[in-house]
Amino acid sequence: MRDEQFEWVFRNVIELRSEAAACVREMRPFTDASDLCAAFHKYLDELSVGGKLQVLKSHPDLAGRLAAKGELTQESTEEQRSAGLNELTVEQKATMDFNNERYKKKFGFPFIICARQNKIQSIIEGLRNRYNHTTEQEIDIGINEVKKICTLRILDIVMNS
Ligand SMILES: NC(=O)N[C@H]1NC(=O)NC1=O
Repeated sequence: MRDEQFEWVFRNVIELRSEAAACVREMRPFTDASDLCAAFHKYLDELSVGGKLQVLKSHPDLAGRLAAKGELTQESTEEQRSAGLNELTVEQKATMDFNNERYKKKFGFPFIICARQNKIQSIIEGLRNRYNHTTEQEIDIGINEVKKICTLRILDIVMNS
């Protein structure tokens, strides 16, 4: 791939962080998809704490305001749908709203979980339980979830091309 093509194709494998693809581009060549995923993971691992916070803050809430307005990225829309977050009961939606806000108020970034590997109940449980962690723990766990989301987005691109 040409440089611009690589950057375009992988621009959103980390939500709204197109500069990740520009940086990973420099690590070419890759032997296979798993090597490519490892390069994006390395990019995430090598970010400063401030950089990691920016990555976490780029993610939309699960079942949040952007979702309600239909303003999520296409990737996030599909991920949230796959977990059933577009079909919450009124009670589940209220639980999500309350816990998302409580989490953001404590940590200063949104609760992040790989929606495609979860269902409504495990997301709500995660939201409740992870609230008790320290900020350092949640930065680590959040970045680890971003890696899972990133891997699945890369595999979608590679499988469909
Ligand atoms: N908040 C949050 O976890 N958002 C992300 N999770 C996911 O699977 N896709 C997202 O946009």
